[in-house]
Amino acid sequence: MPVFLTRLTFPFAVLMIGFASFVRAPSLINDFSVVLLWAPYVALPLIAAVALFLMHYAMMYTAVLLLAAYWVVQTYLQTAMALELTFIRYLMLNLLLPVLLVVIAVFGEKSPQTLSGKCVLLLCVLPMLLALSIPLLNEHNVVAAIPEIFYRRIYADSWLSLAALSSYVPSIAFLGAFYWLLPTLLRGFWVYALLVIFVLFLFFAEPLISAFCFSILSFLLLVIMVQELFELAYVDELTNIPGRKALEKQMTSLGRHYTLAMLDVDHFKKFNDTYGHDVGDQVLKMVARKINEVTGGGKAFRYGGEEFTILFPSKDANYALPHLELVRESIANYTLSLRDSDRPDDDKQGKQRRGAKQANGVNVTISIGVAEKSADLSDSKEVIKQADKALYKAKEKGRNRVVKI
Ligand SMILES: Nc1nc2c(ncn2[C@@H]2O[C@H](COP(=O)(O)OP(=O)(O)OP(=O)(O)O)[C@@H](O)[C@H]2O)c(=O)[nH]1
Repeated sequence: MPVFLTRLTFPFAVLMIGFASFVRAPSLINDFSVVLLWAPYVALPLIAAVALFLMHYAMMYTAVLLLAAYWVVQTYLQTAMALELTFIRYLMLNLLLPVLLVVIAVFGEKSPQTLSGKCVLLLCVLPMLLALSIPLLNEHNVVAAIPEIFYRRIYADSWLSLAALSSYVPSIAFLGAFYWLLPTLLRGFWVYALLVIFVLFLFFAEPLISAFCFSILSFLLLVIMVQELFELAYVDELTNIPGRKALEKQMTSLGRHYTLAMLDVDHFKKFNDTYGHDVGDQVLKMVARKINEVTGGGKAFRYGGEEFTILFPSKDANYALPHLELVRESIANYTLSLRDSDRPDDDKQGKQRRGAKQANGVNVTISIGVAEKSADLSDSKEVIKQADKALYKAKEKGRNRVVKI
């Protein structure tokens, strides 16, 4: 299944379970009403603070915007919608929230210390500022000047204005395309957040629906933050497989029997010197992908630089050898196609030339050293040392081979 779909599976399941319980078990929702009402006020500032600390500004702005919107909903929109000022605030939120999520998606990576970051932050609290100042605007007849089209509803039982669709539809399409281009968890969240907010305002008369929807969104954002924290700590940024810290952590929890293989790309320095660091990075990504496909229950890690590790928990070296051979072969037989190295920076010209000339291909090989944990090796550091020794032998014997110590 494509990544852009698998990444949405968990949040989709949470939303479906949430909505099913809202529709099917309203008494359950009632029992938890206090928790639901307060959860966004607790979770969203916490997420904003941790995201600021992690310099994940887009997540911080998202949490601030949701918090501001929730405050407006709880402070001003719990009275009859027929009251004009209530309706104006409701309309204002519907028009603003989709656009503001798009602003965060586009400019959200800017630090709040920069001018554009300050502007984004100001825009995130704009719903609050406008909600507070609407009585003042009303005195100056601004509210009376709102065209009649904004009062036209989607259907009789809903207060959602038809005009609000002009904000929701393009914003959802934009955020969907943004996610499809690069499916990160936060980008997926923005799409879900808009859909949930749309449903919330469509069925706004349902009791507790706003507390429920904002609690679900806060929960999802919290899960995404935890996942991103995990990736930051344990996943190697270039290759997207677990890094050395994850290996060290894993090795502390292993039993007495396991096999460890150290893998190293052959002549990688020469490769880098010939093709450049960027092509070297492409090769490391390809090697990591192939290593990650290891069979036999092996777990792949990037040890550092051009060195990788595969761990076979509870397995001896003889069991691991054929699986490692398969990895070695799959890398040796793979031709990585390169973009023309003298390709101009300009993309249009580049495309024209690519049509005229075939892309180049490169091949690399890897050497593998294998060691298994035995009674005479006291700890994991010793096993790594042994695997390193075996790797050295594999290099000495001519590379592109697996050697067991
Ligand atoms: N492109 C790229 N190069 C890296 C990265 N990390 C380490 N390297 C390069 O990997 C090369 C490692 O070279 P060496 O350790 O000398 O070994 P080698 O050339 O692979 O030779 P053998 O191991 O003896 O086959 C160095 O040129 C490093 O700059 C990285 O993240 N990206």
